[in-house]
Order: sequence, then C-alpha cells, then structure tokens
Amino acid sequence: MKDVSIIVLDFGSQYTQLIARRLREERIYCEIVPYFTKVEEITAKNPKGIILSGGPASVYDEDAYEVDKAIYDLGLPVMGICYGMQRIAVDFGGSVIRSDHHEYGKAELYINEEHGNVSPLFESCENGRIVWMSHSDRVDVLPEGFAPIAYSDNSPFAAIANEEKRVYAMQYHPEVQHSEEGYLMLRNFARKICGVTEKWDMGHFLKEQIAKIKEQVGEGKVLCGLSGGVDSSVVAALLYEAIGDQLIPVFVDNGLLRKGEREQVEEVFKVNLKVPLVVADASELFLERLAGVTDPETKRKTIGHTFIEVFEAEAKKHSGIKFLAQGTLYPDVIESVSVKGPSETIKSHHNVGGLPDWMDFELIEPLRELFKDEVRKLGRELGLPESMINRHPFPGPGLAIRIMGDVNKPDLNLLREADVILLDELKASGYYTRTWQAFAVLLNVKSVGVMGDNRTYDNTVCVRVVEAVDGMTATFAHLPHDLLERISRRIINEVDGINRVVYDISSKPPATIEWE
Ligand SMILES: Nc1ncnc2c1ncn2[C@@H]1O[C@H](COP(=O)(O)OP(=O)(O)OP(=O)(O)O)[C@@H](O)[C@H]1O
Ligand SMILES: O=c1[nH]c(=O)c2[nH+]cn([C@@H]3O[C@H](COP(=O)(O)O)[C@@H](O)[C@H]3O)c2[nH]1
Ligand SMILES: NC(=O)CC[C@H](N)C(=O)O
Ligand SMILES: [Mg+2]
Repeated sequence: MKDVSIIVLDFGSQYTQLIARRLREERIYCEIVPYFTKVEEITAKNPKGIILSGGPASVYDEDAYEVDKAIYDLGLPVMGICYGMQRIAVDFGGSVIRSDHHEYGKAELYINEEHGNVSPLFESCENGRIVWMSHSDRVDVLPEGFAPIAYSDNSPFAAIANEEKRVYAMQYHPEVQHSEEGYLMLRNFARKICGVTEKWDMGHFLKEQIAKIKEQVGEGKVLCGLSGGVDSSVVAALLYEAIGDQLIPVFVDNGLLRKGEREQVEEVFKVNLKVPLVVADASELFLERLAGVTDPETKRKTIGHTFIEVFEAEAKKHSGIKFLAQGTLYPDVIESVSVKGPSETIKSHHNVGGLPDWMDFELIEPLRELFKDEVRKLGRELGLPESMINRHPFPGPGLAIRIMGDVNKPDLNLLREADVILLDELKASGYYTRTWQAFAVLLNVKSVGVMGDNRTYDNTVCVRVVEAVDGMTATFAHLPHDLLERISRRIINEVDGINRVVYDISSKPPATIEWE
C-alpha cells in the first residue's frame, strides 16, 4: 500500500473534500477517513501529518464526536480546522463556549509575531488577507503551551499553535476558495511543518488506480455502466488500461434519455472507438416502475434499483462477473449519504444513495474521491478526445428528474423536443462550451396562451443553464436576452403542447442544479 502524506479526519464538514482537493492541487497525496478511525489504522498508512476537519456539531455537546486521542501521541504534526480547532482546544485542556455573535463569511487575518518570528504555518503569507469563517462556537481558554498565532477583528484566537508539539489550529476555513491564502497555509503545513517532499499528480493517481484495480479484479470480469458521459467514459478507459477485455461495458437505454442519445453513444463507442458496447434496452421496464411515482426521492431510488436489476440481468448472460464499475464522483457521494462522516443527505444520486441493499456486485469506483474538473484532467491524461471530456453532465435518472410529477411517454417526448432546441441554440451561440450544464424542465404547470387567435392551455417549460467548476456550487448563466428570446420562440413555435418558457435564475446553494 502506498504511503499517504496527509490524513484528514472527517467530522462531516461540507468542506472536508475541499481540504483534500487543495492538497491535491499542491501535489500532496492525502486521504480522508472518518473521525473515529483508530490510531492503528492511521499509522498503517504511514502519514506525515494529520488534519482534523470542521463539522456541524459542537464539542461541548454530550455525544460530541471525538478522535482516538492516541493520535496526539504519535509525534506527528496535527492541524485542526474550525470544529477540528475546537476539538484540539478541548483535548489539550482548554475550553470552548458558544459565542455571543456568530461569525459567517469574510474576516481579515492578522499574523502575530513572536520575538520577530511568524509561525511556519504563515510563511510567505501577507497580513490583512481575507479568510472565511463559519462558526458559532469559539475557543474561550487556550490550552497550556498554546499561543495565538493570528487574530481577526472578532477572533483573538483565529489561529493558535503549540509550536513545540507541532499542533496547529485555525478557526477559519483555509480550504475554501474565498480564503485568499488558505492554500499557502495548507501547503506550509504539509511541506514546511510535516516535511512532505513527494510531488503527487494525476499521473500517479492513474498508475495507482490501475494497480489497485488489477489487484482487486484478478482474473475476474467487470461490468461497467457506461452512459457515454464524462465520468463513465473515463472509468471505462481506465479499466481498459488495467484489465483489457475482462471489461464488459453496458449502456442502459432507460427510456429517460435525450433525443438521439442512444444512437449517438452507439456511434461513438461501437463504430468510432470499436468498443464492444452492450446496449440493454430497458426503457419499458423503467417506465413501468416509474408509473405513478411523483416523489423525487422515490423516483431516484426506483431508478437506482432498476439500474442494478438491469445490470444483474446482463451479468447473468456472461459468466464470472463479480464487479460493477461506475463513474461515481465525490459530489454524488456527499449529496447522497454520509459515508465518511456525519453529513446531511441532500438527494440520493441513483448510483450511490439509490443502490439497493440486495445488490450482489462488488463496486469499483475509482473516481469516488474526485471532483468533475479533476476527472476531466484524468480524461486528458488517458488521451480521451476533448469532445468527450467537455460534454455537459447528464444525470443517470435522466429526464425523470426533469419532469415534475408523474413520468410518462408523452411528457418525455415533449421535454426531449424542447431540450434539443435549447442545446442546439447554445451550441450555435458558443454558450455550450462556456457553461457547465443546460437543460429544460417540464413543470407540471399549465397556463393560458393565445396562438393565432386561439386560446391555448398548455405546458410550461423552464430553461436551466448554470455555470460551475465542480457542481458543488453553481450560478445561473447570464445569457444574452436575444439568445433567451430565440430559445423561447423556437420552443413555443416548434413544440406542440408548450406555450410558455421561463428561465431559472437561482443559484446553488440555495437551489440545486436539477429540480428533483
Ligand atoms: N444510461 C446508463 N447506462 C449505464 N450506466 C449508466 C447510465 N447512466 C448512468 N450510468 C452509471 O451511473 C454513473 C453516474 O452517472 P453520471 O451521470 O453521474 O456519470 P456519467 O454519465 O458517467 O458522466 P456525466 O456526469 O458526464 O453525465 C455513470 O458513471 C455510469 O456508471
Ligand atoms: O448520475 C447522476 N445521478 C444522479 O442521481 C444525479 N443527481 C444529480 N446529478 C448531477 O449532479 C450535479 C449536481 O446536481 P444537483 O445540484 O442537482 O445535486 C449535476 O450535474 C446533476 O445533473 C446526478 N447525476
Ligand atoms: N464549521 C465548523 O466546523 C463549525 C464548528 C462549530 N459547530 C461552530 O459552530 O463553531
Ligand atoms: Mg451521466
């Protein structure tokens, strides 16, 4: 097993993966494990330092999350962030109280000098730079041996340290993009304080994953859910490097695809790339299962279960398939379930929270810790064409989560027609490549219109176009009004049954990208 440079203990912060991601950007290899991981498991990975993440709980709660305290005796540098700071303060004999004023958002950070020296944590950092706070508790009494190394207007203990023991803690979140020099502090912790010298990159990731898959799979066969999307195409390419034709790629036509999608996927993979793609037509089965289902979470779980049912039926046609490979990414995981720490379920992505407990497959999910933009980098490393890498994401549950209410064939067809016009106009205007995702939503809302002197009472379509880097946060795209007008005019004129088009001007958070 490869040595991990930095271990992150996860207390369930929304930002935990951002810590890992910032470290990866600094070419430092790290792994995230649950906060309760035992010290033996941690030392087995041979880390050079430990980071305690933030989290929604309070350290003074009766059943507050605790670490295995033996981690503090390993002689390794430890750094706490927010809840992690408060954890360290209490574990070393200080105290934490609920603050009179909660602090969310920007603060200016000022670095304390001790005899003219600043902490190695702040090497090359400037005074007065912005950091991002998100807390309502604060350290009240410092533990013995600790000193404040930075302060802000509201936090005399914005960062504290016991330099001798190499224990550091900060109340702000250095991992978020809005903390201007946070990346430098994470780099300093890993490189200057922990002494990490290895330079990790996506090429290493690729090699490690290939070796890991070879070992896991042996002589076995792997069924890979291949949607034609970015993530599963990268997974399939990676698996092909690792196990060659032990790989069986299966594309499921779930009846919830966009117009012409099945034909396009078949053309790219079967005809152009000569991949022996299995196409499973399960559209009737999916529609049967979805009949009458209107609740978003029930839809998602039904779809997740049906996917597995179809994959298992396909697996029976070949002997020796024990594994299912999927292009699961970190956002699918964090929104679906709390796997590594105590975080909140936002929606059950079909490939994670929608998996049935009766599933027999062993999962292979090499991208599970990555964000989309990192997967795109990996795709380039694997030599995939830009057209494949730059495709907009399309969710596995497809149009079913873009039709509010019951999913049926007539509505699917209506939505397909509107969707293809939208994509067409975006591509023609150059906006497709400048945006993260664009789609139409059929709102189970009818309204009155007038067309050629006749009254209409027809459907409303909502156009959603967003900009994002990793899909965790998103803003609606500021499309030019003449483009919006063209999209609206074409949809209403060309799609029979739609007489109104609206534009979604919400961001994520507080909305999400998909409507269900
Ligand atoms: N129609 C499908 N047939 C087979 N597998 C699918 C299908 N749709 C989704 N999957 C599986 O579910 C996983 C998650 O879907 P998701 O849409 O997040 O990823 P993707 O389709 O590979 O990429 P993208 O996010 O670019 O659409 C896929 O990686 C794939 O393994
Ligand atoms: O394969 C998938 N299965 C799902 O169940 C699923 N739900 C959302 N998405 C995609 O994830 C990104 C974030 O979406 P949300 O803001 O709607 O959560 C967006 O890109 C969504 O399209 C899914 N992809
Ligand atoms: N973001 C955090 O880690 C919050 C920690 C703690 N619950 C607080 O509010 O101070
Ligand atoms: Mg997809």
